[in-house]
Amino acid sequence: MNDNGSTTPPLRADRLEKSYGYFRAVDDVSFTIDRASTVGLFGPNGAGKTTLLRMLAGIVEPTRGRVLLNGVERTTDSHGSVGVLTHDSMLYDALTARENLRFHAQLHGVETVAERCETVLDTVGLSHRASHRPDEFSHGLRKRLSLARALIHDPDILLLDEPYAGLDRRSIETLSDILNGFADRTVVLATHDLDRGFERCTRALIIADGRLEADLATDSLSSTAFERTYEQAIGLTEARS
Ligand SMILES: Nc1ncnc2c1ncn2[C@@H]1O[C@H](COP(=O)(O)OP(=O)(O)OP(=O)(O)O)[C@@H](O)[C@H]1O
Repeated sequence: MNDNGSTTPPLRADRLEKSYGYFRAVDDVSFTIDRASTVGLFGPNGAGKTTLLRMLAGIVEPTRGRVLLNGVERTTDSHGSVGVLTHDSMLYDALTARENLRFHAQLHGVETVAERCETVLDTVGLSHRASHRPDEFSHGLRKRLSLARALIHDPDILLLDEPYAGLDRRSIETLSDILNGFADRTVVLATHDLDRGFERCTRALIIADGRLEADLATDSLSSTAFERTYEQAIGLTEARS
């Protein structure tokens, strides 16, 4: 049940398609995601995970189909309570880390901007670099700042593209703590890291060639069974035999 007492799912993909010319990067993908779930998007390179996540995030406009947030169709102008971590970090190199967060906090109508920014900087372990600009940051530090940006308005839905890539062990632990705090909300993460993804997710969507090949509840599976299902879904098992 949602905060407003309704059972409307927070996130729904309805027959989503994204074509580039004649090529379908995402092909007729539908799913519904409930509250209190962490869903993994798994698939090989070029499967369509990023494109799908970017449509959910409202960054890429679907060629067909729609995304519903709490039952309402989203557009590329929708802000809502969604936090997004993507490859392009959406950070301004002319601003310091703190200024970036303040800008995004204001954009999202956060009430206590200064306080919230310091809290989130602390959460991602960047307080000591707050007055530095992101173009002075390493890849991992930029990613931490992007994560802080995604969290700034304490969203109900978190969409993360390859959240583990490029993070050191400590940052991965921090991310894990952050995601624990989202257990009662909705998280969708695209990852190549089958082990971490399996451990974290309650459900797995396996994508290959733009199509949804499998939709599994992971808590009833062993990691070995999950890997086997994954390989079958992306056609690896057949290729090997
Ligand atoms: N702007 C674009 N123009 C043309 N083709 C695109 C564009 N963006 C993505 N594609 C193609 O769509 C397909 C899916 O790409 P996408 O980045 O969604 O895959 P992915 O599953 O995230 O891959 P990876 O695991 O390598 O990040 C790929 O074949 C890619 O080349």
